[in-house]
Amino acid sequence: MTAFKQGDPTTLNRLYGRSIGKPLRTHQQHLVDNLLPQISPPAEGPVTAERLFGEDCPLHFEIGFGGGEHLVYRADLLPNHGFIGAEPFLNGVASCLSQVEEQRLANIRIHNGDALEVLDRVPDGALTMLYLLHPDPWPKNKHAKRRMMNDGPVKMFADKLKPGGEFRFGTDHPVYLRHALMVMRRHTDAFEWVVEGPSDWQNRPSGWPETRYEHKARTKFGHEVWYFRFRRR
Ligand SMILES: C[S@@+](CC[C@H](N)C(=O)[O-])C[C@H]1O[C@@H](n2cnc3c(N)ncnc32)[C@H](O)[C@@H]1O
Repeated sequence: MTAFKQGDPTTLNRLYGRSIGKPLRTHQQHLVDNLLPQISPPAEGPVTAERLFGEDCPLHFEIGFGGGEHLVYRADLLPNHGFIGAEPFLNGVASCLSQVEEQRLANIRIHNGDALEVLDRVPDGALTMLYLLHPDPWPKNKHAKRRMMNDGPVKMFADKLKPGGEFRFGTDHPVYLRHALMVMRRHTDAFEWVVEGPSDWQNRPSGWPETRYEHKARTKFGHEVWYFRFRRR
């Protein structure tokens, strides 16, 4: 994750965590070499629906999509919406590219790198939805500034979402949960927590599929998972 530095509106411009794992299979490498450049957002300038998809459409952004299960599910569900996913871990990107190819999804753009670099270039008020699912927890206090949920990024999330737009956040990590809610309490001027009672954060909302990461958290580690929806005021 990138870290927030006081006085820096976005990030330290530094990635933490791994960006490559085991070697890619031949076809995955082919997709990274050929499909990825075709569906990457432009390296410079504004990141708009018109530039990415050739027309105005509701824009969604997923930060750290892992293997892309959620991104692909959402894009398939909403074919007339445009989806941008950012993920620095190349093996995750390769897995997402395979799904994009198999399902012939024309409404996904993928950035292999830091989400905040691309999000920063999305015009203010342009996003309909923003997703942050199971961000790296950085559980030690001394690493708290590396967490994606910090005042700088959250301020940027607020800027990029349109009024009525939604920020979805999920975690299975109790330390991150407490930290995230503390941060969000500082941004109640921008975000309204869409909640009526505990079942709202204990049960997965419809249209929010389980990722492989989440499945493992539940079944292998016995973790609870918490779901949050925040509406941009
Ligand atoms: C615990 S995984 C969760 C993956 C996925 N969201 C899921 O729920 O399955 C956290 C992901 O965030 C990614 N990540 C870390 N820093 C990031 C950054 N600055 N921008 C985008 N993604 C980042 C990691 O590479 C990793 O894939």
